[in-house]
Amino acid sequence: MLGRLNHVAIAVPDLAAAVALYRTTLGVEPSDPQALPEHGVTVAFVDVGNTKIEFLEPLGEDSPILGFLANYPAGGMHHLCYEVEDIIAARDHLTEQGARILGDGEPKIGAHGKPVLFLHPKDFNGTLIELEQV
Ligand SMILES: CC[C@@H](C(=O)O)C(=O)SCCNC(=O)CCNC(=O)[C@H](O)C(C)(C)COP(=O)(O)OP(=O)(O)OC[C@H]1O[C@@H](n2cnc3c(N)ncnc32)[C@H](O)[C@@H]1OP(=O)(O)O
Ligand SMILES: [Co+2]
Repeated sequence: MLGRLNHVAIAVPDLAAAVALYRTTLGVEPSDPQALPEHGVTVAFVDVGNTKIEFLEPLGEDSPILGFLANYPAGGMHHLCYEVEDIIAARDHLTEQGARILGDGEPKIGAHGKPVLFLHPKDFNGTLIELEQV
């Protein structure tokens, strides 16, 4: 069911500082920041060849990453995103297996303009998983 690792997300308190750090110390060119109010985050991506790094900064008072950053104020690894061919088939299979789909269970359009869903970290070894239909 799982395809490629699409991205590894890092939640940060200051997106501009995180992007500048990667640019100057690691010599990569992050994408321009993109505000996604529906997801409560502003994002920027770095393409590292075999996958991408997604930086997440909270956007708004209901941002889903505020709790995580309260636990890890300097930032930290937030989620893995796996590609799937059919997100509804994947969701229904995972639900049958007892995994919890976060939110209302319906895909939202993610940062790449494709449908995404999130799986509860407590059902996957303490790791938040995003699925993206490709
Ligand atoms: C840009 C769009 C999209 C893309 O296209 O790439 C994105 O990536 S958007 C990214 C941001 N959106 C989301 O993360 C949506 C899904 N997340 C959520 O719904 C919530 O963040 C959450 C996972 C339900 C956590 O909510 P929160 O309020 O912070 O905490 P809880 O108290 O409900 O947490 C329960 C439990 O889980 C632990 N936790 C929380 N976040 C993580 C995490 N990222 N990785 C691992 N574990 C996590 C939290 O510590 C709690 O544990 P206990 O204290 O042991 O109960
Ligand atoms: Co993501």
